[in-house]
Amino acid sequence: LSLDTVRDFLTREEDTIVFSLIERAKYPLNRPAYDPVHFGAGAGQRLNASFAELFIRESEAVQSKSGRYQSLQEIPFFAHRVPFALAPPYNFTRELYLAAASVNVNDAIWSMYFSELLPVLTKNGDDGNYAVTVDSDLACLQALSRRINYGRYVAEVKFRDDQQTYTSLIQAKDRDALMKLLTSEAQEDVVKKRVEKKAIVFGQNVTLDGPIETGVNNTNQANFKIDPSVVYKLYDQWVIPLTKEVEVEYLLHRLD
Ligand SMILES: C=C(O[C@@H]1C=C(C(=O)O)C=C[C@H]1O)C(=O)O
Repeated sequence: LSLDTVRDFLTREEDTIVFSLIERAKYPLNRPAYDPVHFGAGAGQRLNASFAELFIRESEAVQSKSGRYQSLQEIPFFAHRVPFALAPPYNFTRELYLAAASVNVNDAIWSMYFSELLPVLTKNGDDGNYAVTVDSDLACLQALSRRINYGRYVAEVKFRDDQQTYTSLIQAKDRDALMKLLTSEAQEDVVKKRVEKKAIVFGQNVTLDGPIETGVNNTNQANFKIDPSVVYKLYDQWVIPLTKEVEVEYLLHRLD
C-alpha cells in the first residue's frame, strides 16, 4: 500500500463509476420504483420501503451469502449480515487498522444518490422496467461506495507516511487540521478534470464512418450518453468531499 497504488485504485474506479452511470442513464427516472407507497398493499407498503430498497436489501443478502463483504473494500448499505456460506473463505490481507476499518458514509451516499444525482442523471419518464433500473442503481451505489469508503485506505497510507504529525492532530481531535493536512488540491483538480473527460470519451456513440472523436472541442453535448458536467459536479460536490470525510473519521479512530 502506497500513495501511488491507492491513487491507481481510485483512477480505475472512475471507469467503473462512469460506466455504471451510463448504464443507469439508459432508463428513464422510473419514479414509482423509489416511492414507498407505490406498490399498494405489497411488501413495500408493509415495510414502508420502496421497491428499490427491497431489491437492494435482497440483492445484498445474496451477495453477503456469497462472500462479497468478506473483503473490507466492500461495505453493504444494509447492515444485516447473512452468514457467508456459498464458497470457502479467502484470507484477505488486512491493510486497515481494525478499530477504524468499519468507518463508512453509506447513509450519506444513499441519500445523495437518490435525491441529488438521479434527478439530474436521468430523463423524466416511466417505462415500467423497475427491476433492471434498480439493478443499475445498485451497480452505481456499489461503485460509489467502494470509491468513497476507500478513503480509509488513503488515510492509512497518509498516516503511515507522516505518523508524527498525524498522531498529534489525532490526539488533539483536530478535525480541521487533519482535513487540511490530508488535502491535495492539485490532485483533486486532476481527478475532476479526468473524470469529466472520461464521461466525454466513454459516453460517445461509436460508428464505423468518420474519425474517432476524442477531443473536447469537436464534441456535441447532445451526443453524450451522460452529461460530462454532471460527472464533474458529482466528484466536486460529493465524491471527493465524502472521501475526505471518511479519511478524517478513519484517522480519528486510528489510535483507538
Ligand atoms: C484521495 C486523496 O486524498 C484527498 C482526496 C482526493 C479525492 O477524493 O480524489 C484527492 C486529493 C486529496 O485531497 C489523495 O490524496 O489522492
